[in-house]
Amino acid sequence: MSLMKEVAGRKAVDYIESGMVVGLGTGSTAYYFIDELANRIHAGELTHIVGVSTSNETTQIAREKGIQVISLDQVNQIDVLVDGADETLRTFSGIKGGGGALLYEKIVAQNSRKVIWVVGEDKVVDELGAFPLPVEVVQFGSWKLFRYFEQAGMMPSFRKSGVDSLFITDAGNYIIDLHLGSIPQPNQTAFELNNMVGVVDHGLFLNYPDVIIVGKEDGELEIIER
Ligand SMILES: O=C(CO)[C@H](O)[C@H](O)COP(=O)(O)O
Repeated sequence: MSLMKEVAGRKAVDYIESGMVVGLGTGSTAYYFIDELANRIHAGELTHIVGVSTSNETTQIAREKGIQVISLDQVNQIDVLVDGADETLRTFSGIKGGGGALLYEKIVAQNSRKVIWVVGEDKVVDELGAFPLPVEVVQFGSWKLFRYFEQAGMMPSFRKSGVDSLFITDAGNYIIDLHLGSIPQPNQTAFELNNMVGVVDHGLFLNYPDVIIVGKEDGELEIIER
């Protein structure tokens, strides 16, 4: 359990109003948001809440807690999405996908009126890239992409699930993590990855959140808003 994740995740429920369509993020910080959302629904403080999930794991957690979850295609728009991040700049860009849900997370974010990231203070950085950049790739030809990344000095590794098997995303793809160390030009890196055949998407979320809720080790909060 991490207090900084918990205070950030629970605080985000203050942005939710009755009747909203709520995007449910993935990961341990988003978990606290989902837990608090369920608490307020059961206490009758929030009514007519519908959730749209960013992963199969989150769908299961939310439903177990009694939150109604429907598919993205059943809603016009999501009012507020609350999600975690692996690294974030104070300038509203970051890396996501440590939990392997980056593709659905990005699709849900693009369909959300307001995006809130909930993070512990250790996730706030001055430069992106210390956290390995996840790249979601189709299975066919993925070793060719791996070799390309290797030759380009991008230090790739296939995401594993257990000892022997490769991690497979909810969309049925592989993830190649790029151990770049630093990403001095995130826009350029994103542009190059976006243009590679076989790459489905990547974990660079540039200019995404409207609000970043940062939980501190001592339980205090910092809220960074545009
Ligand atoms: O992008 C994600 C999953 O794909 C998560 O939001 C990210 O990995 C942060 O997770 P946590 O809150 O557990 O640290």
